[in-house]
Amino acid sequence: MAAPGKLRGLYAITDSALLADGKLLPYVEAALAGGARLLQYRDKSSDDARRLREAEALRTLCENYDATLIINDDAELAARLGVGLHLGQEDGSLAAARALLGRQAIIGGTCHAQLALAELAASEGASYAAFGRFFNSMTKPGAPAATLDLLSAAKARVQLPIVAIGGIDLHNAAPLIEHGASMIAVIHALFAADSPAEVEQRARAFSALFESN
Ligand SMILES: Cc1ncc(COP(=O)(O)OP(=O)(O)O)c(N)n1
Ligand SMILES: Cc1nc(C(=O)O)sc1CCOP(=O)(O)O
Ligand SMILES: [Mg+2]
Repeated sequence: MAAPGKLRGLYAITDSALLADGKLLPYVEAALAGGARLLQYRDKSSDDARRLREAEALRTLCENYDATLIINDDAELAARLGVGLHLGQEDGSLAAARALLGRQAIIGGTCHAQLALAELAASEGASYAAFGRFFNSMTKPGAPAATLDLLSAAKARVQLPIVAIGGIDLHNAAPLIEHGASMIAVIHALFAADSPAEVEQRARAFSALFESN
């Protein structure tokens, strides 16, 4: 099981378009320097060699900052690297992933806006439940919408740390934490930046929201 404290704070997620042209490693390092606790490698391409290379480099960066690497969608890659995994509803079984990756791995599940999915995820061995999208998302505009009330209900009913995702930025994040999110997962408002310094500044500001809540 994940150590307490690992599953609280900023959860940075990579984006192949925003982090093209050599930006992946410097921008991710800036997010980690700014306090991101989890980093998800989200790359939808089928270039397995590049995906392995990039994921290995991200694992090293995460180790340097005592953060946790999570692979999106790909249980085999997560097993090969000995890191965590995030699975959506169409991405395979959480229970099978738990059996493959072992007790210590952080494994998250997408629960959209449905408490029942989070209860199922908990029963299948997930480490966290992700709800979203909370706001209009540049990255995934079609995702089903979730509300603050859902977060409060999840906090009361679901025995897992809660991740909030979808259109989160520095202006709208605080209420999500106040309503029970222990992590906020961010792509665009973190990585659509002009420089690593800007990413680090944003990551620090997101991380600071957890100190006052
Ligand atoms: C933390 C977190 N929450 C939700 C998702 C979305 O997962 P999924 O529904 O499988 O969609 P894709 O990201 O695979 O397009 C996520 N990746 N991370
Ligand atoms: C990958 C993803 N999943 C979502 C869901 O609701 O399940 S929203 C989303 C995109 C998150 O990126 P941004 O911070 O740019 O909105
Ligand atoms: Mg998925």
